[in-house]
Amino acid sequence: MFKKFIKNIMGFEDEKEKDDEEIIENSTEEIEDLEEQQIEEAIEKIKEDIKEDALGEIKEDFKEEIIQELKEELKEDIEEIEDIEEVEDKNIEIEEESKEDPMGEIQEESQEVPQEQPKKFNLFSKLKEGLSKTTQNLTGKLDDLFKGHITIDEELYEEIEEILITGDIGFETTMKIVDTLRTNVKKKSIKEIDGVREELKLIVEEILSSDDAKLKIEPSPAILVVVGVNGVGKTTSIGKIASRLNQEGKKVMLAAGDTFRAAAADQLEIWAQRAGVDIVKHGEGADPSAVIFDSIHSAKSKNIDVLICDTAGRLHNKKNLMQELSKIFRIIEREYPEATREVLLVIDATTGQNAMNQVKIFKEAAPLDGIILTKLDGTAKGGVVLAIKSELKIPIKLIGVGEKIEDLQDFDAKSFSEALFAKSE
Ligand SMILES: Nc1nc2c(ncn2[C@@H]2O[C@H](COP(=O)(O)OP(=O)(O)OP(=O)(O)O)[C@@H](O)[C@H]2O)c(=O)[nH]1
Repeated sequence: MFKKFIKNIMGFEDEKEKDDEEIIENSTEEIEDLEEQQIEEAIEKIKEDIKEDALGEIKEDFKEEIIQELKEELKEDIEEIEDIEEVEDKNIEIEEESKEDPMGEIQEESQEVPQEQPKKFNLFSKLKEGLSKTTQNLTGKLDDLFKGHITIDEELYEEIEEILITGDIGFETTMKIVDTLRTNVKKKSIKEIDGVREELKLIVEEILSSDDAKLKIEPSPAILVVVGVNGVGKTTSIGKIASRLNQEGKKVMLAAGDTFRAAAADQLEIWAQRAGVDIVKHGEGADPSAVIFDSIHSAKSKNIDVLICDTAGRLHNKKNLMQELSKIFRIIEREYPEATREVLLVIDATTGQNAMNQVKIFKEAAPLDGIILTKLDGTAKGGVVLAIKSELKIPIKLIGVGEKIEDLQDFDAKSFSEALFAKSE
């Protein structure tokens, strides 16, 4: 049948018939061999399968376990993908809204992106880590004190006083804290030593809280004037703020108003590049007010949301400092009256009580709205925050807990006092 089929198809001629028949004969044999081989292979495979099934039965439980694990992994992956999709959807929504209305509610929306929780946890651990030196100084000593004391007596209050004073909280603020503590312990009939610690934490939180602790940059446009002595971390803080606002979708510009120090504008320019924002700078020795004037006009023409101005931090002559700053504020009032204005003083926490003097001097030279406290990670003197807020009544708005671009946090009284008085593990 097969031979005939080949013959019919190919239409072989008579004289070639013999040769052809031979070829066909050979091919048929080959095909038959091949078929036999395939059948054998198939039988082998079935045998293997049967063996595997038998093995499968023995390992049924084990298989069940693996399947269960795989299912769980798959479920986690699906949840992760759903989270990512949700975030991406939100981002697309935000992008689209910002296209429709560039001044819209970008910031509010982006804060609603799920992931807020882990971010908050990370910020707190970063804060705790940053404050570890201050915490060791305060909490370590308080721990020892509370462990050694069973009764709540005058001796306990005196020792708390000593610990707070040596923790750079300052005499006046310490007295205020301990007096309030004494009163509250009595009023609330606190009998347990742990209750005293809890109360201390609440009093500190109360002192640090303020209604205007948030950076004021709304309504747009806003101008931030950053002041402070050399080396406190002004340039770094400006870079960190710029980067953060830029990531939040704001159009940010920097003004290199420190024309006094040779490398100041260059350093600021590096931060501008890192943060991905524009900068206006003049040459060394130029008039800082001229830089501010130019930057305001550039900000207006480019529809900038937040203009952040660096200033020179010379402090050797208070009169000079006051003159220079008041000239800058005059320019801002005249050229940018519509802008939300925020004047921020940068203070280096490592200087402890000396920081208080700087605040006092700058308070006379500029209408301060808030403080950026830097280098909290490198000091045991973080307690100075309390003295600044309590005695000088200026809200702490931002804190620096490291040198990296992301190491600037909003100041949160509750987290701060929790980190400061956290029980040592
Ligand atoms: N550990 C730590 N270092 C910081 C922080 N903020 C700033 N610094 C470091 O402090 C040093 C001085 O910072 P700058 O930003 O140059 O200070 P500045 O006030 O602009 O100084 P001048 O440009 O001289 O006026 C740099 O080495 C920064 O990396 C912080 O929060 N933590």
